[in-house]
Amino acid sequence: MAQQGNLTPADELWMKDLTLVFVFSGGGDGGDVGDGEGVGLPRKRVLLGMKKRGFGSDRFNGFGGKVEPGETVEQGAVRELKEESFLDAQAMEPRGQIYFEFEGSPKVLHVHVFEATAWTGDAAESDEMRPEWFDVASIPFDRMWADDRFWFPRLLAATPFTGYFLFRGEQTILTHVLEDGGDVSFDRLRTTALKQLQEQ
Ligand SMILES: CNc1ncnc2c1ncn2[C@@H]1O[C@H](COP(=O)(O)OP(=O)(O)OP(=O)(O)O)[C@@H](O)[C@H]1O
Repeated sequence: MAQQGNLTPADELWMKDLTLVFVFSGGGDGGDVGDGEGVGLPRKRVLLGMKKRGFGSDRFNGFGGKVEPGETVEQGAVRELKEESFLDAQAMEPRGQIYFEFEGSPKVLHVHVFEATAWTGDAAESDEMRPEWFDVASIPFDRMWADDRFWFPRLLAATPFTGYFLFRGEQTILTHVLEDGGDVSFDRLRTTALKQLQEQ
């Protein structure tokens, strides 16, 4: 049996809502990208941001952060995209949900993943993020959170997903479960993942 480590009992966990927004473009001539030109076209390029400070710094990621009191998750997603990339989202589609638990911590990050399917503006550097377009065939997974390579294919295919990842520190995934469907129960995913860990 694998070492279970320092896990929090289920009834002591608490959740924090976060957003994570991705913007795609159809590519084309490789010139300026704007005004949601990629909507409805094959996803050729994705906008990622190099996080300059705070949690997850020195990694590429989508744009997002904590949902503030009084706003909906979707409003939080629109606001964070604007604050971090200067793009204005006109439409957001939910693509998935991911729960992150860190060994030794009762706080579970409940990340709501969106695609901005219509947007305007030009991405520009903010205090927090340096945006950069990547071809979807060369996403820099080795400079992203370790979980991203698991669920990114579903995001690219717009297949709804729900995931649970248990981290040891910020680099190591001890166990994870990823399922189709945008709203699978956290309790079920965690139970499955911890059982997997025991059987390892
Ligand atoms: C553990 N594996 C993970 N894999 C992929 N993405 C992850 C992640 N864990 C957190 N994220 C995302 O990282 C962003 C920063 O979150 P966080 O530091 O709370 O936000 P930010 O610094 O913007 O704070 P403010 O809300 O602006 O205060 C936020 O989009 C959140 O969804």
